[in-house]
Amino acid sequence: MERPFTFINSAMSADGKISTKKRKQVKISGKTDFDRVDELRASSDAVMVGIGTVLADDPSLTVKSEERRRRRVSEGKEENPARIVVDSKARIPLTADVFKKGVGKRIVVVSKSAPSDKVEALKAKADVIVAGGEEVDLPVMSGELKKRGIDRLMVEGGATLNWAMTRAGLVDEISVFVGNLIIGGKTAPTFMDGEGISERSEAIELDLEKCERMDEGVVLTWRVRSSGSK
Ligand SMILES: NC(=O)C1=CN([C@@H]2O[C@H](COP(=O)(O)OP(=O)(O)OC[C@H]3O[C@@H](n4cnc5c(N)ncnc54)[C@H](OP(=O)(O)O)[C@@H]3O)[C@@H](O)[C@H]2O)C=CC1
Ligand SMILES: Nc1nc(O)c(N)c(N[C@@H]2O[C@H](COP(=O)(O)O)[C@@H](O)[C@H]2O)n1
Repeated sequence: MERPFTFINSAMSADGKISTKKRKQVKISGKTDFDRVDELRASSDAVMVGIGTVLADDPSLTVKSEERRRRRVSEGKEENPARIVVDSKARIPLTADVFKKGVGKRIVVVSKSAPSDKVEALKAKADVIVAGGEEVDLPVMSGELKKRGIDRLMVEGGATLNWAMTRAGLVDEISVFVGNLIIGGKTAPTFMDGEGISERSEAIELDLEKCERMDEGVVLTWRVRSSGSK
């Protein structure tokens, strides 16, 4: 099935953590990197996060630069890319910032296990896609997003969704800012959590595309080898 070109962007500490053991948003990127992320958002059709990130950080996922929002409008687009939350059980609060802040489309992807009254309530705030029985079926979701005209999809975490999307062969590129701090803690989320692998032969292999110094850290851009075809 056709799917969008999909890339993950994240910021991690030198020891691979994307947050602390409190699992709340923590500033890892510097000013230049936040600006790079803003441009990535502005040049995407949609920005996606998992429900874990919404419950932890309550992000708005909007384009912060007015100039970039204007550029999108001049190109016939909405100010912000579509904001997508992957949320099997429809746990997202109706008061979440993704609904309150900025103009543009919102999509909540649920599974058949989501309570129908909450799904109905969500329909006043967002397009709702149902994909999968217990948890969201990510390949089905990707196909549905492509059908809705999403050609370029940015995934902004968190740890569980990053892994699940990559393991499912749905990710083409990964960029990660590695900041000059160590967070530690065995329960702090890493760039990729999920189940992980048992053998080296199961590893997801990458090709390094770019490595650039930025702020007090470095941005690494990787191409995912043999990801599922678009
Ligand atoms: N530094 C950075 O760049 C970033 C850091 N973060 C940090 O990451 C943390 C949040 O990450 P995490 O807790 O892992 O949450 P995620 O945002 O990765 O959301 C995970 C949830 O997505 C839902 N989901 C639905 N379908 C699937 C599927 N098929 N596969 C996997 N998950 C699915 C599940 O909940 P359900 O079963 O209910 O649907 C799952 O628990 C926070 O601490 C946040 O601050 C987040 C983003 C960026
Ligand atoms: N790129 C990046 N660098 C960091 O240091 C971060 N902490 C994050 N966090 C992500 O940004 C989201 C917040 O977005 P809004 O500012 O609310 O639009 C947050 O939820 C993480 O996804 N990213």
